[in-house]
Amino acid sequence: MLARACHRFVTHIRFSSMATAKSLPESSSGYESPSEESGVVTEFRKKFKYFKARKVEPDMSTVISLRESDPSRGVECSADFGSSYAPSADELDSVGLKPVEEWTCTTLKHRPGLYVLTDLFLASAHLTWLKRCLLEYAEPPNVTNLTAHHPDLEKGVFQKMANKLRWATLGVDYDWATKVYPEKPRAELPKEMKTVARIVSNVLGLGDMNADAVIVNYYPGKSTLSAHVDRSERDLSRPLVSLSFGQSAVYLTGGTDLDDPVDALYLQSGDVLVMHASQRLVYHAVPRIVKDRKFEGEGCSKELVDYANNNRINITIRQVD
Ligand SMILES: O=C(O)CCC(=O)C(=O)O
Ligand SMILES: [Fe+2]
Repeated sequence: MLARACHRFVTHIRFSSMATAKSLPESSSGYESPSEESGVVTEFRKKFKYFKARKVEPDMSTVISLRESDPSRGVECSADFGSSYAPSADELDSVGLKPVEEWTCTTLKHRPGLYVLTDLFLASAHLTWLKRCLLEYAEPPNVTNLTAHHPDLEKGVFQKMANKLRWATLGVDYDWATKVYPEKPRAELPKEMKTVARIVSNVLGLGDMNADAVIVNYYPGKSTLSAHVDRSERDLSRPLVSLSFGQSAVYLTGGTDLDDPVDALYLQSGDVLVMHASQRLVYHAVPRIVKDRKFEGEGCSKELVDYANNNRINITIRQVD
């Protein structure tokens, strides 16, 4: 009975298979799941509720900072990478990445396959990526949570409906209703996304990556992302490369079962989290956005800087086939 119920809670229910994009609540994050109401108290659910709570502030010292080694928790920060791959300075610069000599990678001993490359982007690149997410990636013909509800919304999603934006899909557009990626991409991914994924995967020694799908998640200050596993990609041997920009987040990573131990990680603007091998198919979630980053905009509109100072944006780069 418990196993059945758990299965219901965990089944990567982005939406029931009968749902159409139009019937989804407009402001919903794609991953929000009716399973939240299932009532089954799992280890993951307990941690999620703990960090989501607003009435009683969670103890943030239990969140792994990722900025320094902590042998007692199996946390190791190192500048030693598994490869001799050397991207050119021009290539790194074209996507706003720091020189590889300045990269630091944090791993957890008990999670082989999970990497967090901390503070990987040049200071000037954070707002550039945020700007792309808002002014380019959320624009038609890309699909967002607003597309089905506002078929007449032409250009200007950010200008007209920034506070309602929750997700955008690019490349092979993920179908939240069927949980299946179509066979053919609607469009090529923007070059900068393919380049970042290829560089990161190669430098970590995980092989080449030909990214073809992206989900951009937009998080206003009080929003969350429910527990889920990204298992719809057809080639699960490739890593999932996840970029964070804007405000910080508490990120939960568990196991393949919702009762497995869960770690809380602190993700900040410019961090790149990589899920590979045994960590590719674990439950993960974002129970809390932490507003602790202040951007000053040079050459950016006030609206964009305000957005960066109040929201988090995550870009998960995937290879479906
Ligand atoms: O926002 C994040 O850090 C995680 C996003 C995520 O898990 C996803 O898009 O599948
Ligand atoms: Fe995910």
